[in-house]
Amino acid sequence: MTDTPLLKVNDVSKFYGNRTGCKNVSFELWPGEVLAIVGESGSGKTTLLNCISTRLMPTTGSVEYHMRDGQYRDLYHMSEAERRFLMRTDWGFVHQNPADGLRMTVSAGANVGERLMAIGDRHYGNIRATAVDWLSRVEIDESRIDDQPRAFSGGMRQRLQIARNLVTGPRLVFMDEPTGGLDVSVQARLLDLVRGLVNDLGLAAIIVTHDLAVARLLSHRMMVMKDGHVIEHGLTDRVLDDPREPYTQLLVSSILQV
Ligand SMILES: Nc1ncnc2c1ncn2[C@@H]1O[C@H](COP(=O)(O)OP(=O)(O)OP(=O)(O)O)[C@@H](O)[C@H]1O
Repeated sequence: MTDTPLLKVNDVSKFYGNRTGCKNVSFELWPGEVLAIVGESGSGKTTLLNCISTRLMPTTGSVEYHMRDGQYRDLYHMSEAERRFLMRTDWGFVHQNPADGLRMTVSAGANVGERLMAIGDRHYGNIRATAVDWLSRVEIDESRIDDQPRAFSGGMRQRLQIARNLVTGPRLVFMDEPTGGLDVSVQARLLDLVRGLVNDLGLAAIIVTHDLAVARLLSHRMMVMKDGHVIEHGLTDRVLDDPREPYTQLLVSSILQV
């Protein structure tokens, strides 16, 4: 990790009319760091993730991002074209539902390859070779490269979505319940895979999950949200082993009782 944050989130709030999505959220994310945002349904996790990743504009606040040229830029003051470029090159977004992050009617190879083309790669042989490499990294057999993702299982689709996101060498990946909706055994395998890739690539990630086991396995730090507020924030092991807030204690103990 360097001594410069990758992301500086300053007092971000989002209101939907008079309903609170998230309120007064501030934190920094460091290169290579994995942050989990946890909380029960309706606590504001997705709103916050969408605001930070600029899929949603907050009502107030700012997010500064450390660009590859060393400058900080306020994400909300970028042009739409600049934001889209950042999303294609420097960021990944892994959706809970792989169908939201994949093109279901083009081949697995094209799903990976078109991200490379979007950043200017034009050499068919290189693109195909990189796609093969990435499919193997996410444990999809090369023989499936010409199959469409709609012919894949849920776990394979999710692994393909991950390959599509990571092939361009992003520095920051957003994940919204990446293992939600999968069988428990499939989840475990996917989590192992994500953990390995994030470590190997030194990726920074922000992961939204309601599952504390996912946070434990993947994240260095975690933020607990309730009613739109961050009520506890700290190193993951500390928060889970020694929760300070009564609400976090309740969340942790409810998991232990299962
Ligand atoms: N488009 C919207 N319009 C109005 N209210 C919204 C909208 N999106 C979210 N909200 C409200 O904002 C609050 C936070 O919702 P959000 O979806 O961010 O929570 P969450 O923790 O991600 O929940 P879940 O895990 O169920 O997705 C909730 O009260 C929700 O009803």
